[in-house]
Amino acid sequence: MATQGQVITCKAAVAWEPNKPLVIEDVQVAPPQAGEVRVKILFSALCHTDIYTWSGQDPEGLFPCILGHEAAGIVESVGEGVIEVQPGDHVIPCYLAECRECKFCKSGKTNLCGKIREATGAGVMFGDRKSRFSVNGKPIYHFMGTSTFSQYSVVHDVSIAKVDPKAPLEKICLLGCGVPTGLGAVWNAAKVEPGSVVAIFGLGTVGLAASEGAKAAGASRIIGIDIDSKKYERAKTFGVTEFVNPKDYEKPIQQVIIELTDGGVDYSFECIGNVSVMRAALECCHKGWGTSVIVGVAPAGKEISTRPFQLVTGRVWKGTAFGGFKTRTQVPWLVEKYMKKEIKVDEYVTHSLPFGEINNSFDLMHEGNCLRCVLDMHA
Ligand SMILES: NC(=O)c1ccc[n+]([C@@H]2O[C@H](COP(=O)([O-])OP(=O)(O)OC[C@H]3O[C@@H](n4cnc5c(N)ncnc54)[C@H](O)[C@@H]3O)[C@@H](O)[C@H]2O)c1
Ligand SMILES: N[C@@H](CCC(=O)N[C@@H](CSCO)C(=O)NCC(=O)O)C(=O)O
Ligand SMILES: [Zn+2]
Ligand SMILES: [Zn+2]
Repeated sequence: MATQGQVITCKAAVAWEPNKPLVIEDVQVAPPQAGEVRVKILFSALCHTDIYTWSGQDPEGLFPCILGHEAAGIVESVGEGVIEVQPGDHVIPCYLAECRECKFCKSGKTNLCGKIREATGAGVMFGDRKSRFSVNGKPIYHFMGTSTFSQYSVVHDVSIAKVDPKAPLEKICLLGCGVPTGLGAVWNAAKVEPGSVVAIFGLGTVGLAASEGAKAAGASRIIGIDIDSKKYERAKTFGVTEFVNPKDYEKPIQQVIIELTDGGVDYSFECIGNVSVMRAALECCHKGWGTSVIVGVAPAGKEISTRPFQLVTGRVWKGTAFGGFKTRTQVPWLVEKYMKKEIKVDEYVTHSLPFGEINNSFDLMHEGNCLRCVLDMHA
């Protein structure tokens, strides 16, 4: 039955309140309006940022909402004026837009796009500032402009990356967030050079992707730091050459790293979201040139600090969103790199579950051996 132009009723996991199990509801998904695309979401993974917002720590968190931002699917229908995708196209919905027209997009200096960010932060669509989701007439907020924990979602056309239809959607859904973030932190934000000494704090998906990126960039030493020593074995296969557990030392971890590296590392990456670790990551950088990149997302109200002298003496502190990749342009390129086996993706999928078990996947994400759990949205 043709669904174009019709309201679709499908299953979605609604977060009615912070910290309460998601509820699988029959959700009404309105047709896409001008500049919008309705996507049949086939596979969606969980990212720690979903858990962060669900737990109530995100200052932008709105409830009730439909979470999810690491997914892949097929275009079901498009709104007026949408020319770059059509029904049947395989796509990755992206939480960062790329309109190619705004001040940000034209700057050549950032992958952040200004066009729809305010609307996505407010949980609504840009065109009419309304939601396309409802349950029995009650509007449900969008999340990050993606809301992929729904069998159908409506996304802005500037946030849709059209990808190679031969690529397996159950794997490339990961290219919607965690893996590009780690790779891009190294390649785009830090621009790690061959021979560099690198420290990576946190060996989850983002930290492992940063390690993979650092190895590809020719780093000579990749020091992984994690409070769970079991992470080292797997991390070796992503390029980590040495491991340090802060719990094994009395002294501050930055001191340990400085001693291990004759004065500090060339580049460090915080892939946890802990502001004390962010400080350590900066302070373990080499005087004169060391650069530290913040990747982890810290809870509302947390702030970073260090002695300004750390920066006066040449260390650089910066951060990155989605690893600096431009979404519509570069996500298809990352998919091609995966198809050519130039980057890993399968290796990050440690668990798979049917959509109905989404609450179990939230629990799994807290288990040490889980990197990404991919939900089959129509199983
Ligand atoms: N900036 C972005 O664009 C972006 C994109 C995706 C994810 N993120 C954020 O990146 C962070 C990492 O994501 P992930 O999926 O890899 O998370 P994860 O939870 O899988 O990995 C974090 C790792 O840090 C370790 N850890 C925790 N506390 C530690 C400490 N004090 N010292 C050392 N290690 C510690 C954990 O054992 C774990 O291995 C999250 O905050 C997530 O929200 C940011
Ligand atoms: N809403 C949060 C910000 C969260 C945040 O920093 N998000 C990252 C992506 S995390 C993906 O897993 C990001 O890219 N931010 C850029 C943006 O949102 O425009 C808060 O307010 O603290
Ligand atoms: Zn994410
Ligand atoms: Zn833009």
